[in-house]
Amino acid sequence: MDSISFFDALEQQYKNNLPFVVYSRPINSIIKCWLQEDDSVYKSETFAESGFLFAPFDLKQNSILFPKEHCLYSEITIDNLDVEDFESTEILQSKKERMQHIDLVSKGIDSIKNKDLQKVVLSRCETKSLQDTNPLNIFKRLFNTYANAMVYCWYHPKVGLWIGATPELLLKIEGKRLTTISLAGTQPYQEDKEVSWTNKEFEEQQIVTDYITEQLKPYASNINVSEVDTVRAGNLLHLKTRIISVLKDDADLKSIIEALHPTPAVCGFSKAKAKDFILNNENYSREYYTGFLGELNLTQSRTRNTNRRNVENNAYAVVKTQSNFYVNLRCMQLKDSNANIYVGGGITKDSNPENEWEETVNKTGTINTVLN
Ligand SMILES: C=C(O[C@H]1C=CC=C(C(=O)O)[C@@H]1O)C(=O)O
Repeated sequence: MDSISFFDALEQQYKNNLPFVVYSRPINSIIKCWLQEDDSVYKSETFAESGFLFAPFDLKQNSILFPKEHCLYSEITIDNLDVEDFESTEILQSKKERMQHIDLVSKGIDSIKNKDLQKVVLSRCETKSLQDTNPLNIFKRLFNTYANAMVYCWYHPKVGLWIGATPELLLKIEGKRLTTISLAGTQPYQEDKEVSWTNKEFEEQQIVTDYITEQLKPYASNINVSEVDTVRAGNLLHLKTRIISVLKDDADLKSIIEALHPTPAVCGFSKAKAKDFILNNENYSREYYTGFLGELNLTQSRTRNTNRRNVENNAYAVVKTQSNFYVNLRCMQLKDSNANIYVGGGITKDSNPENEWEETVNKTGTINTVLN
């Protein structure tokens, strides 16, 4: 299939008000799509199904599934997509929103100082009115701009339309191998500038790494934690640690998801207290922002020997089950020709409210670069 017919099918699906997802994983020129054949809202409760999952921040809300058996799947391989020229327009920051966020962060810092919490991730929603409201054009621009991100456009007529370019893997399971990352700490990327991090950022990222390794222990062995690295995500830099482990035989996906999600990269520590703080103090509902999305229990068959004449060896084809979930960050929801852009940051005892506001402004830049 070529890219024109691939995107024509998506345009048609959108026109017909039918659910779809189109996405590309990082460092990957494969773009995949799932077109659901009807507009039912299928939910995943056990995470034992197979298909494409779209899960909220608060798992008490619905995790939406595009079930494999109700979808048409296709993919293309391409490095760059044709899309009309455009110029992004700046978002004008409102004083009121700035003050609101600064107040929220100050409240978070107070709570940390009162020893209720060690870290809390606080966020807000910025609205921009759009001229070009075609979600597939926005997706194409994201794909062309962010090779290092998982870029996606997800639509369900009864749920909403979400678009994003996330740098954060929640987990990847291939057979028994589980890979995850700890990502936190942010600064703007500046060419030719030597990167240095403060203790505040090292601490907020270490909290994520410690939490993940601790939470994995009941389900995985041989937990291998890499050195901390600086990674670039568009106009930003983050601290990242890679964590690889081997799943125990009785580990099930639902328990692993509930153990990890939401990590302190998007919620805080302790998890229960941070989540309470967020649900009681943020001035809006996160819905699917800081939730996760991706492929759920897909089987992949790989032959050990690619020589087709070697029939005997082909009998030993390895069938592996794969899941890949990305945290829904640097994302927006498209509603009535407005982009609702979601941005947040990790707060610790050393946070400065003004800097935290600036960080959220910088984070809007990821998605705003492709909006006009
Ligand atoms: C919560 C967000 O980012 C998380 C991921 C990387 C760095 C973060 C930080 O520095 O605060 C956040 O933990 C967001 O982009 O909205």
